[in-house]
Amino acid sequence: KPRKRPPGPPPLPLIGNLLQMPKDHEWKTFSEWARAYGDCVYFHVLGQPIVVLGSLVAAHDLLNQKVMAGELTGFARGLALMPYSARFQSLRRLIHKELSGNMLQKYWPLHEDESRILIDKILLEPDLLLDSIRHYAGSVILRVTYGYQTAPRDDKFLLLAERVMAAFSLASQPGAWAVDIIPWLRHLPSWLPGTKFKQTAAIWAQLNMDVVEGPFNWALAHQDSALLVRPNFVSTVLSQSPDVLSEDDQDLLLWAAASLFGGGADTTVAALSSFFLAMALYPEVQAAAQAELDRVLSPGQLPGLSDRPSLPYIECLMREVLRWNPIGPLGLPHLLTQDDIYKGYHLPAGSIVMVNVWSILRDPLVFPDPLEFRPERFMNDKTAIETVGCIFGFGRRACPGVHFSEASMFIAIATTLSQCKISDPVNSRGEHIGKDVEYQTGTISHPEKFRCSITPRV
Ligand code: HEM
Repeated sequence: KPRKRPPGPPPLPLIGNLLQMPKDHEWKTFSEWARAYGDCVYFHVLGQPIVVLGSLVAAHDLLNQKVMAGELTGFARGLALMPYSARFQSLRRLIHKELSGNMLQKYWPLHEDESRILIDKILLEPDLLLDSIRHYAGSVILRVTYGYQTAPRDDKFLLLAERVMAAFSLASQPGAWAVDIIPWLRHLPSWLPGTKFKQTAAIWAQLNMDVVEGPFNWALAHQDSALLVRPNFVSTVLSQSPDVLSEDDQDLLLWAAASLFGGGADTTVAALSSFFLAMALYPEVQAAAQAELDRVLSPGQLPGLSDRPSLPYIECLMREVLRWNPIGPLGLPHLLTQDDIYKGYHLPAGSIVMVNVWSILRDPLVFPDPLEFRPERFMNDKTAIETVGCIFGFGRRACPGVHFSEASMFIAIATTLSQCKISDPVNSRGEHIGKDVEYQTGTISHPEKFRCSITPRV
């Protein structure tokens, strides 16, 4: 019997759907295709099968492994883009042990401390908001991972990490598939269109080892000093391991640390940028959150993570930040390792599988008026709460940093709202931003550049 593929846009001979592939914000085109063809859309680009899942149920059912950006950029030794294997399991175990359950609490003082540094910086130089957020996200992850305290400005490891993250975001875009699928594209001259990805890969390869080894070597060099008494991932693993780590173990630890670093920095920046923009656009939400803080905290008191259970509105607000602008609109691509049948359709092994998280989080049946920023929608709504969890991925590959990351975002949001008033958002041309907010394309989607007024609360 011929095998039936899921429905999708009609392909041309040989090149398949190459010409229909969107150049940017591909989640919007994929949503249109889902409307036309259903929640499991199939197409191919030059023979590479691609499946986009448009519903939570389909996503839970099908996901297995991810690939691609790893192969292209040399990121494959880090966890996020590594195929499932024994090494993957060891890495994941190392990270999970440190970032889950009771272990998380030991980082609370660090989160609180860094969020206070964040608001001091923001209030001092509100025009440098984005820089301060980047500094916050990078500092938290460098401290947690390596015990490294960043310099207030132009920190060498932060600068390096930012360049790598920018290269990664570009290199893992769908356009980059072209290079994976047609390897000879790598040899084209750089002035030809489509080859920027080749360059991105080259930039990444150059930066790769610096960013992976730089902070790690720093941590190793300081392991006998006070560093070991401060909580951080590298020192915990070192203190539990035999005196001398084998080369393999050391490599594992190095990449576990680098994976945390990679996973944690840019995602937090995108989420917190969305938070500031939302607060500037929705003063009534900001006021409601501040009223809750004022009720729970004594005058002059800064919030701590132990206050989290008493601040349900802020909790909903944080979830709404993750929903309103899904910072990973298509999650990370996965690879189907064996043939599968779904709803009677055949999905061939080797298919790239993506989930349209963006459209799931705008489903009006779960989130009425999805374009509006409305934290109340999460109040006592189990379905909404479960659905927004898809922003952290699925199954055995789901984000191991989820609880850590929520603590970091929560305290940054609560501390900011307790101290600052945020208003008057303008774009990079100085024009007032309405509610039709624009977002950048890429694996991690940031709001377009904006500024806003940030003043101390009186
Ligand atoms: C708002 C913040 C964050 C979001 C939305 C997010 C989302 C994600 C997503 C969608 C994945 C891929 C899951 C999949 O393939 O299905 C992932 C993987 C990962 N994340 Fe996060 N993440 C965030 C913060 C963090 C933080 C703070 C850390 C580290 C402390 C982290 C560490 C990782 C790692 C190591 C992986 C790779 C896991 C694997 O492939 O097994 N993430 N994250």
